[in-house]
Amino acid sequence: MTDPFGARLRAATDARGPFCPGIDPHAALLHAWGLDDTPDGLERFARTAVEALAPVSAILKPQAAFFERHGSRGIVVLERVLADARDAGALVLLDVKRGDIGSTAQAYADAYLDRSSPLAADAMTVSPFLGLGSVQPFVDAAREHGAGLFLLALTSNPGADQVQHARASGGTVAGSVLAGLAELNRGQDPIGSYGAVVGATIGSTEEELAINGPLLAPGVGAQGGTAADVRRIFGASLPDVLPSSSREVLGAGPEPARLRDAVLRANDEYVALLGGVR
Ligand SMILES: O=c1ccn([C@@H]2O[C@H](COP(=O)(O)O)[C@@H](O)[C@H]2O)c(=O)[nH]1
Repeated sequence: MTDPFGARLRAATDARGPFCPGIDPHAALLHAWGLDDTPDGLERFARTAVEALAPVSAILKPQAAFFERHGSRGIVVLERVLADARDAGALVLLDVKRGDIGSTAQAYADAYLDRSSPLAADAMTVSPFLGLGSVQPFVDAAREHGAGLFLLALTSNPGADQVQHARASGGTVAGSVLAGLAELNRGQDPIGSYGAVVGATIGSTEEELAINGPLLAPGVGAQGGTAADVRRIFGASLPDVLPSSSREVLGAGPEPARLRDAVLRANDEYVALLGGVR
């Protein structure tokens, strides 16, 4: 029986630090690494990134879109990323932002959370904007397979507030997502398996971020978020935050040692930040 994702994540971040490097093989990064924007280039890029980053990271976040754009051969590379990262001791959060009606959500959950699937990850990102009830198949699958979910709540993109700050039945849309997560994580120790995505670029928020679950904070680096922003936004919830950056880290490649150093530096920085909170 696999331990719940929350427990596995806490053990991994205690051992390696909270920083979550993203694997986003942009065409521009492939070129910067001297590779072609082809499935072969993608494979070389992904293998180099996983070999360098997985042994020093608690959790990696491949972005599915950059693999899908290469068609079926890109999906094969993604399957390999998932397997190799896990073999190297890292958890994998697949950033796919899925969400749909119940029967289709079930198929997505089977694809990304069922351990017998070739695309199974330890956790996945989910869009709750079809209604919180629409995520139930993901919740059930995560519970069955010891996996985790990260629901979009306060995303890092400009204009996210149009939807996420909208008010419905008293609170905001983001607030109701966060409240739903807090309910799912209630009583879980050391931390629940149901996380939220809260961008490092959001400025400030009055929403309750203490959901007893992990808080993925993308937007560090290329999108302008900094460690100081992470400290200001998350405050007392800092111990549950996974600061995440893709382009900034990958820009250190293709030298494996430089990629590794970028992650080790980021982990040192966030562990130091945590010193003031824990
Ligand atoms: O609110 C969100 C949710 C997800 N992302 C994803 O994170 C990475 C960010 O990449 P950078 O190169 O560090 O900007 C990317 O995969 C996004 O899809 C996000 O940025 N914001």
